[in-house]
Amino acid sequence: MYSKLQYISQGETIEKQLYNIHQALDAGCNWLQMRFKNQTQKDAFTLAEAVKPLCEKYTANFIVNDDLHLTKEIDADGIHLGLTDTKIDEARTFLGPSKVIGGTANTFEDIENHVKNGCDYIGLGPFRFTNTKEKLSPILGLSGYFDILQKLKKNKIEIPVYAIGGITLRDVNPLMETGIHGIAVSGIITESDEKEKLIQQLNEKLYANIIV
Ligand SMILES: Cc1ncc(COP(=O)(O)OP(=O)(O)O)c(N)n1
Ligand SMILES: Cc1nc(C(=O)O)sc1CCOP(=O)(O)O
Ligand SMILES: [Mg+2]
Repeated sequence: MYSKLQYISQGETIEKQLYNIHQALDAGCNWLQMRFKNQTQKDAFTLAEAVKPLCEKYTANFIVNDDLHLTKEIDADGIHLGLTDTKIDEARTFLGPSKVIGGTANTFEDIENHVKNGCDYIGLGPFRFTNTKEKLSPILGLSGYFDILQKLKKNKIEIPVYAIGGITLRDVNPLMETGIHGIAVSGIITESDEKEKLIQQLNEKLYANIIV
């Protein structure tokens, strides 16, 4: 089963990305989505080539945002695709059954479609406004998650759902109570001066009800 915490990388240069990724891995993140927007293919490849062995060293899962060809070329563990990116079923055909494919959703119907098309996990958001992403879908808030997760249960649709968008430590408990599997975060980890402590606190809350 996937970790309950996914870190989505930030940084406008290869150096800043690498620094942020290294810090997050060092502080205990074991699932990374490399999100390097509006870059040349060459720079994205250069970054991915450096991130892959780093993730191997930290035994972290490494998925790529948006770029299907880069995912295959670099042999990453998978990809995250949005509602206007490559379709999930096309990505599945291209990448094969062993790669992890995540899909963005904002509604119950988005999730239904993703499941039909062979998606492995859902990034459901935004929870609240965030500056990290432009052109946000309608904000869901806690009630949005509650309604969608109830509908999934009623329709016996089982897929790990990750909340995303402006999430802070204090949001984790109420979000987990809606039935989500975990969270995907960017800003709180990138900006934290105490990353190890924060990640530990996030994981304590995310895994609080798991009996080992
Ligand atoms: C886990 C997760 N959920 C949602 C997104 C957003 O994907 P997308 O809508 O394609 O937006 P960009 O991230 O590509 O700007 C995500 N990346 N990860
Ligand atoms: C990449 C992304 N996708 C979103 C969506 O709603 O689909 S919100 C978002 C940004 C997540 O970063 P932060 O934790 O800094 O808000
Ligand atoms: Mg995308």
